[in-house]
Amino acid sequence: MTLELRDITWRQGGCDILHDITLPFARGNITAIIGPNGAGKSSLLRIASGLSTPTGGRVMLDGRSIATLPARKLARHRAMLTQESEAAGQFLVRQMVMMGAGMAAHTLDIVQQGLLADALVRRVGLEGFAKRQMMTLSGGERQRAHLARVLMQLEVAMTDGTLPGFLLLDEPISAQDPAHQALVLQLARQHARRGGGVAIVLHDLNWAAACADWLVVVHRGTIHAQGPPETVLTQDLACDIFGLRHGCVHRHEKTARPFILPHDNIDEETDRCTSP
Ligand SMILES: Nc1ncnc2c1ncn2[C@@H]1O[C@H](COP(=O)(O)OP(=O)(O)OP(=O)(O)O)[C@@H](O)[C@H]1O
Repeated sequence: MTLELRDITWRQGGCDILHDITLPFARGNITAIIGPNGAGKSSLLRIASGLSTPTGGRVMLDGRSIATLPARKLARHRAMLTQESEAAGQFLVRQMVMMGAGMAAHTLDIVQQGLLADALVRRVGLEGFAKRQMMTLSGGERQRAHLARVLMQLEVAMTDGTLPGFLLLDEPISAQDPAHQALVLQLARQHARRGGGVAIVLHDLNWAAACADWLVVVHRGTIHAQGPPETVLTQDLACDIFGLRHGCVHRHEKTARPFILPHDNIDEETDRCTSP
């Protein structure tokens, strides 16, 4: 029961943006994808979701190529939160969330959809915002409204007994304060506990190590390392791949998960104006 990238390459503008990517996402797990700017994380997620078509290789959903699935059927089994979700400013939050239901084939009537949308608006911490126009929300509120829309897409499919699908989240906490970062990751964990799969692109290495069952490092278009966070997030990785020359990897005293305290001196003259 997986969503799996098999031997993926993706070529654009004469360059291999992704190459040699074989990666299964398991149901019940959170896979966190980390890597420097431009490494290929979003491209990988877009290919996993079917939003981009690979140049080589296949994406398989429970053993079947997603290229053979009709859009509304595929939408029952995977939903993606992109970084650049449109503002759709004139819509109310509730309308925006209900649009998620329109993506996937389902049997709910409009009243049932409304009840589900209201519940999701509350789950993402937007109680009281249902009748606000999207354009009036703050960046973090808007990001969570889009998260509710994406959750709605999978929830409507689950109402007829379909297994929870794959939730693909591209930097879903980039606009969130610390408490809402935790909320978003808790929602991801809840989805995994119910049996869904989660793949999540994160820049925050500490949240990635804290939330992931499986950590994948993408570097220069390919998978540099993968495994449990304890084995992947090392001092060498922090230095060699992320350029944190003076960062220090510690272990959380309760969870034993690794975390990094970056100690680079920002007053220091640097020759690192670009990604390492
Ligand atoms: N359609 C495209 N045409 C040409 N190049 C592209 C295209 N899409 C992405 N790229 C390039 O592919 C590389 C990987 O992009 P991608 O968005 O996947 O990186 P990322 O790891 O998600 O980066 P970031 O952390 O900055 O969001 C980048 O160098 C980007 O400029």
